[in-house]
Amino acid sequence: MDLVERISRQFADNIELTTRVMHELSPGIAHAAERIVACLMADGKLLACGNGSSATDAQRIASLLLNRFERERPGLAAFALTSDATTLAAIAEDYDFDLVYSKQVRAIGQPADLLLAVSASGSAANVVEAIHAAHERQMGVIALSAEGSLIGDVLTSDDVHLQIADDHAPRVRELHMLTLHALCDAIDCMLLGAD
Ligand SMILES: O=C(CO)[C@@H](O)[C@H](O)[C@H](O)[C@H](O)COP(=O)(O)O
Repeated sequence: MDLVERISRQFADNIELTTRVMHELSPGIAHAAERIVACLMADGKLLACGNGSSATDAQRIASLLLNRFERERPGLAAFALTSDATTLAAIAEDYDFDLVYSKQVRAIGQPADLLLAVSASGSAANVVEAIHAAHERQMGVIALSAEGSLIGDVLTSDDVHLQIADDHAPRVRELHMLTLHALCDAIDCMLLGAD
């Protein structure tokens, strides 16, 4: 296979996975959007976390909600727990890297809030700890994960699990980004009406 064929296969794999998961994922994304809008309308906030590319996802949805997605609207209360290097380094140094998100959730999480937990492997220890902390604070959780995810084991029936039925990390990450964009579009549709 030459390089162009190899690259084309990546696009084809993405199309195959997107087509395969869109019907099973869309109702869960709609439910997650309803939960986020209900949270925001009740003066709650969305706290988002993840590592590496999943930290980028957490920061991206926080930014799209707090600033804007495609349409003008007031900023929404969303915050990424991944952005404060001083706090992350202090918690990792003084305690453990597994606690970098859970310590923040315990400090600022309220029962009206939601945690958005992102992990392409579905097994990030600090994300699992953040989910435990959110439950302690009586917060709901929306989790983005993948096939074989350990995160599913720590979620409750009140949480929303958006699990990509695949374990190839690059494709899972692409589907996570699409899921977040679909979430933002659904949230804006609920707040502003269909455009
Ligand atoms: O993006 C890549 C590799 O493609 C890495 O930076 C990756 O994001 C890191 O290994 C993360 O720690 C993965 O975390 P997770 O999403 O699997 O929980």
